[in-house]
Amino acid sequence: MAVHGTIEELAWESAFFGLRSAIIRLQPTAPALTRADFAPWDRVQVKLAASQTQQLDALQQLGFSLVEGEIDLALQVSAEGRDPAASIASAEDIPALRQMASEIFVQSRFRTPWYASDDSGRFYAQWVENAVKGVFDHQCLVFRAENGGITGFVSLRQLNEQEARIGLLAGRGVGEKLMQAACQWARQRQLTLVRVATQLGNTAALKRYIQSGANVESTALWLYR
Ligand SMILES: CC(=O)SCCNC(=O)CCNC(=O)[C@H](O)C(C)(C)COP(=O)(O)OP(=O)(O)OC[C@H]1O[C@@H](n2cnc3c(N)ncnc32)[C@H](O)[C@@H]1OP(=O)(O)O
Ligand SMILES: Cc1cn([C@H]2C[C@H](O)[C@@H](COP(=O)(O)OP(=O)(O)O[C@H]3O[C@H](C)[C@H](N)[C@H](O)[C@H]3O)O2)c(=O)[nH]c1=O
Repeated sequence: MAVHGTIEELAWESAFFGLRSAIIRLQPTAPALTRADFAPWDRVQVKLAASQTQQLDALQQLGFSLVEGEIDLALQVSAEGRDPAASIASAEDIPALRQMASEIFVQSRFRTPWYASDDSGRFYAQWVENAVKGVFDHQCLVFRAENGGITGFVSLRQLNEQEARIGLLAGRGVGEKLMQAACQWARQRQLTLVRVATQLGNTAALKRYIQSGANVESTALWLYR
């Protein structure tokens, strides 16, 4: 079986990781891809529906390796719900948020040997900093301990007039409040659905999302070459 698709540069990743990076957009009507198409790139990624097992075999024959699994979930936002009174993170929170984000996301597709050992931590630190600044994600909400230290954070992006997506969410023991805060953020914007994704192996996050009312929408595999 052939792999049909187009190759698109990932400009942000290329600059951030210092690797010429591209992604295959699978498309049955596009030409069949060959090894020569991948040669100009340091890293070629593809995200495949987990059910596409024949494409999985074909990609492996083209030299791709399975890197990570991902689960996408969605949560309906009720018209009324608990407001856990999260705070909006400000610029002064960035150093603490960067530190927390660089350490807490232990599962990542930006892992060795595909990326340098500090790339994953650096990536999530940049993601949360950007969220505080309203870049990529639109806002970052935090909970604080009595001493002012951050106990948890969640970054959010409005996708369209109905939906929001959680970017990053972290805080051991604070998961329920973080999900309530995400729903409240969506509710305040009259949004009705919150989307969230996590790694296949992240059982603590999966349990949290499902206990908070989310349902599985799709499953996918990341392969790299
Ligand atoms: C959209 C995304 O960002 S997906 C990534 C989600 N975030 C992370 O993975 C960051 C690390 N994890 C966390 O911050 C939190 O565990 C959350 C937000 C996922 C869930 O929070 P909560 O629902 O409050 O659950 P809690 O943190 O208590 O974890 C549940 C159990 O899993 C365990 N656990 C959580 N993460 C890990 C981990 N990385 N390794 C081992 N055990 C873990 C906890 O110790 C806890 O065990 P216990 O019940 O025996 O005490
Ligand atoms: C910060 C930032 C990022 N980007 C780009 C870089 C990547 O191409 C994408 C983000 O990719 P994504 O597949 O979402 O990355 P992860 O696999 O790490 O994310 C999953 O796991 C996380 C822990 C988290 N749960 C997340 O929600 C999941 O999707 O965006 C960019 O263009 N600009 C930026 O500022």
